[in-house]
Amino acid sequence: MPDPLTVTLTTLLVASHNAGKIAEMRDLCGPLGIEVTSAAELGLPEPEETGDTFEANAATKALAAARASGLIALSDDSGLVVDALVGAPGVYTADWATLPEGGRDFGIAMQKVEDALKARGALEESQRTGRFVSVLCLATPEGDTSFYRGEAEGVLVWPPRGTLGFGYDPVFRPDGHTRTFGEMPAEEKHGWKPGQATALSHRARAFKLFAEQRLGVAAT
Ligand SMILES: O=P(O)(O)OP(=O)(O)OP(=O)(O)OC[C@H]1O[C@@H](n2cnc3c(O)ncnc32)[C@H](O)[C@@H]1O
Ligand SMILES: [Mg+2]
Repeated sequence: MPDPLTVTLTTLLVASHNAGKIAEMRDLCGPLGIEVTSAAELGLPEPEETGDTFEANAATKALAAARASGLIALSDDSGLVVDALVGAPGVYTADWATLPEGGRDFGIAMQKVEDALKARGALEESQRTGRFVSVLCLATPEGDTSFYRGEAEGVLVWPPRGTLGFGYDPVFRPDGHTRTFGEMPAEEKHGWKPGQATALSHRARAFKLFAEQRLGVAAT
């Protein structure tokens, strides 16, 4: 009998309006033979993210998309957690980029993080540690939810380096690497496929857990 927790998916609805995230999910789903569509592509509304945890906001987004579409949906709530800033910007990472007139500017957002670090005198690498966090939530239209969390440890660098990736990638250098996420090709930042024992990015690590715990992919 198949594991009752295992779902078979040919198409996955990614409950996101962020083109960078959706592209990464599409890359992660490709080797599993799963097609990706997204809340953005289906024109689903963007729910308000009022929670104070990644899990709460991930649940809000996945449940809204699953209920609106009648499909199983996978959301990602993510952010940058900086130790010297006592966890900020955290769940408010997207808000730090939001402009008063609407839209987002990540150049300004990265500068705000840098200004906050400088204001606390955090100039040495050892004072500039943090992590990217990604919490994925799988939700059914009936309201069932399950969560998968991935984290990538690193340091905040200045000035920003690289034009690849999205969001705060140019200021985040993962531990054990000399380049920032913004300088890494897609495959290196978030690549993962079944049988691969490790993944680098927070999203790829969370996706690995999701694939192994819910899609019946053998754990490595
Ligand atoms: O809510 P959805 O529609 O999925 O898209 P969003 O961009 O609003 O996503 P979040 O609410 O989860 O906010 C996450 C923030 O963290 C940033 N972020 C998350 N993952 C990142 C990554 O891999 N690289 C760079 N920035 C990232 C991202 O740019 C957002 O500003
Ligand atoms: Mg959001």
